[in-house]
Amino acid sequence: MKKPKSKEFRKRHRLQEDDEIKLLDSWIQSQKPDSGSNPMAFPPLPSKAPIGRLDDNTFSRYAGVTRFDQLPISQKTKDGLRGAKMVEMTDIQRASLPHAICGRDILGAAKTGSGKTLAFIIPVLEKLYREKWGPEDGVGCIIISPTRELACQLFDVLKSVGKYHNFSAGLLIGGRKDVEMEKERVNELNILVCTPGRLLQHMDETPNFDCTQMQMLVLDEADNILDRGFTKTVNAIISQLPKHRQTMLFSATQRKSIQDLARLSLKDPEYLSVHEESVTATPTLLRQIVMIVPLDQKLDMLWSFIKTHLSSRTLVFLATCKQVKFVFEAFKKLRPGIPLKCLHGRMKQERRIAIYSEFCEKRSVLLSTDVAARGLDFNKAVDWVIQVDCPEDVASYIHRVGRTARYKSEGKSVLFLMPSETKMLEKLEAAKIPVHLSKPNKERLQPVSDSLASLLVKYPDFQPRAQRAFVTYLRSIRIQRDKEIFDVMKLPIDEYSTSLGLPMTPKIRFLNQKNKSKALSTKPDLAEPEEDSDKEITLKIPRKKPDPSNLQEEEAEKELLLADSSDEEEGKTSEVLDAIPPATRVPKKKKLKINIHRPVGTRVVFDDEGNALPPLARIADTQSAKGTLLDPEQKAEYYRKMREELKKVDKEDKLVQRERHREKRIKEKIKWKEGNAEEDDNNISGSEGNETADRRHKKRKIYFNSDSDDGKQTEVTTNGVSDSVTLEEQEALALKLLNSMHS
Ligand SMILES: Nc1ncnc2c1ncn2[C@@H]1O[C@H](COP(=O)(O)OP(=O)(O)OP(=O)(O)O)[C@@H](O)[C@H]1O
Repeated sequence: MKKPKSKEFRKRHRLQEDDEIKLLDSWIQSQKPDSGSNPMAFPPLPSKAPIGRLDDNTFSRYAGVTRFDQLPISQKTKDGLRGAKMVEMTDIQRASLPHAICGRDILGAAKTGSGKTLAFIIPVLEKLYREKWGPEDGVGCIIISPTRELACQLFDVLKSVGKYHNFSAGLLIGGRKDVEMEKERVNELNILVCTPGRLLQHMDETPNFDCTQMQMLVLDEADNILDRGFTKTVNAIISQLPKHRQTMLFSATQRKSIQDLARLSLKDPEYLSVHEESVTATPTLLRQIVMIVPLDQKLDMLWSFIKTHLSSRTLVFLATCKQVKFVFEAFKKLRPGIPLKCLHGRMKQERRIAIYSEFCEKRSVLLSTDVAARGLDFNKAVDWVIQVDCPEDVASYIHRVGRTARYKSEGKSVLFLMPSETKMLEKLEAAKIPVHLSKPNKERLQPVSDSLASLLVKYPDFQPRAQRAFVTYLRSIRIQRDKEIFDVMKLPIDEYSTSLGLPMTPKIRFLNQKNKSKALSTKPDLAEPEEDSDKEITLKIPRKKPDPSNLQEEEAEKELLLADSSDEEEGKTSEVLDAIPPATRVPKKKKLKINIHRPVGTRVVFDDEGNALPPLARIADTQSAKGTLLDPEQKAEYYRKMREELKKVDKEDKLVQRERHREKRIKEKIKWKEGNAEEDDNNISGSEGNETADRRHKKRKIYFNSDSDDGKQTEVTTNGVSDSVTLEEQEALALKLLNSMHS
């Protein structure tokens, strides 16, 4: 048992701390532009270069400062770092720590595995230490991570480096059942490490949740957090945080979006991109291979790879949860000879954390969706990263491969590209990512499709899983944003279905529709012009935005709803239902069907006898109304006219709408003025009324309108209605008021 410290000891200790804080504060003061002194043997900060890269000069000034113990930080943090065996700083730590400790806003960018975590954990601890933050001060810093696993990892680093400090810290992530307990304690925590959804949940639901004193906000994987999946949640969070704070954003693929900066109210931030001039955007010790693999051979390749790398720790990325589940279950049954694990956003939280820890500890193959793509360190022990499905963009590629070759360790990655996705190679090259194109060794290929087919026969309840994997993969391709790379129509659908062991290709509604429209467009003579126009409009309908971070969005929502989705079969999409062969399909409740044979938004025009005219008849009148088919030129002319007409109609509609709005506004104004006048009359009539009238006058604020040069003031009432009053009128008004007050 630890011996309790004496009162004398504690007092001495406190005094020492006070002295230390004074010294640290004076260093920070000395970094201000007009200060001459530098009380510590530490180089002054470089002159500010917001949104610019660090120049060589900057680094040479820091040449002598390479170790954590040379930094102006507290002894407690230094001890914590020493305990965690952190001695030398990495580039991003050297570049950003001095600025961050001084309280500046930071946009930090550095390669994956280069130590960005410490670049924000240390300033968090130091800020609260210098402010002498205690339990009664409540939430002082908030660190937000896009995924739960990453939040756990950040929390571990915080605990290890900050173990000599006295701050309380909490991990707030979705999927945990103890939310009520969290609600009771959250106000006592000084540092919150959280996912956006859970933080917002506390902001919304926890009584007295107070972060008005918060000093520092950190977004790890900032580009991801500020991305579409979290937009609403993040905006809602930001709106509840104090404006006066230090904000730090870190990512390996940092953006310099002005919009982001404005959203987060960053003040003159330091953009510290330490590897911007580097020859490669990925770690130097990472060897990256690309193989061209047809869709129907991907599982064969993956199986062969696993079988031939039984002593490696391998992380495998697949596009969807259903694929991960299917491949995991199927391969497990086929016994590859190495433990298999799977990780995806639909698993229970405890299981997710357990899998993550197990994979850190033991050699195995982890099949995962993009939940494991960002930030996770896995004890720097991943040997191979295999991307079975192409990442949605270059940033996603960088983060996925970044799970290996971390901090001075080596790593290898393989990307399977389908022949239709080779455009990705150009994009990788343009982003300074050096990849080696390698041909699959056909002799070592171990086909697995036949074994999968036997499995599906042996375990019939396994078939829907394969079907779901099939459908969700195609769907994931369909909703990808980059159409140069991803084209669902180029995929060998039947072959892919067979490769999953399915006896027949599931029917997919969206593919059928696309095929149909393709057939129509390739047979112009058979296609009715009206159907053509329908098709044109259908294709233009904006789709739901592709959502690569779908999982994360789901997570944010899940965290909000507290619905711990149970990993199982609910939530089938309509395409999934389509995929199940008609015989096994559960009949759906019949829906009221409305047949619409014209494009939505087209106006129906009637002729003199009251018959509806086809659109063609209205524009190309006689010839087409009589059913004559149009040649291509006429057709183009027809479309042009149709578009013009639609534009005209649209304009007219808008005008009418605007007029209606105006009338409504005028009516409301008149009503309001009438009501006000009545109130004034009533108020002025009695003695009580006089008081109210006085109060009303007092409530009015008077602003000087700097734009007006005639010396007039603009009076703006709290109701927002303004009128002009001259100086004389105001003096008279003031006199009147004074008189009435005296009498
Ligand atoms: N100064 C250091 N000395 C020794 N090890 C370090 C140091 N800084 C970081 N590390 C180790 O390097 C590994 C990667 O660090 P970290 O997870 O912070 O990288 P990152 O830049 O945040 O990566 P990502 O972009 O993937 O999130 C970790 O295992 C961490 O413990």
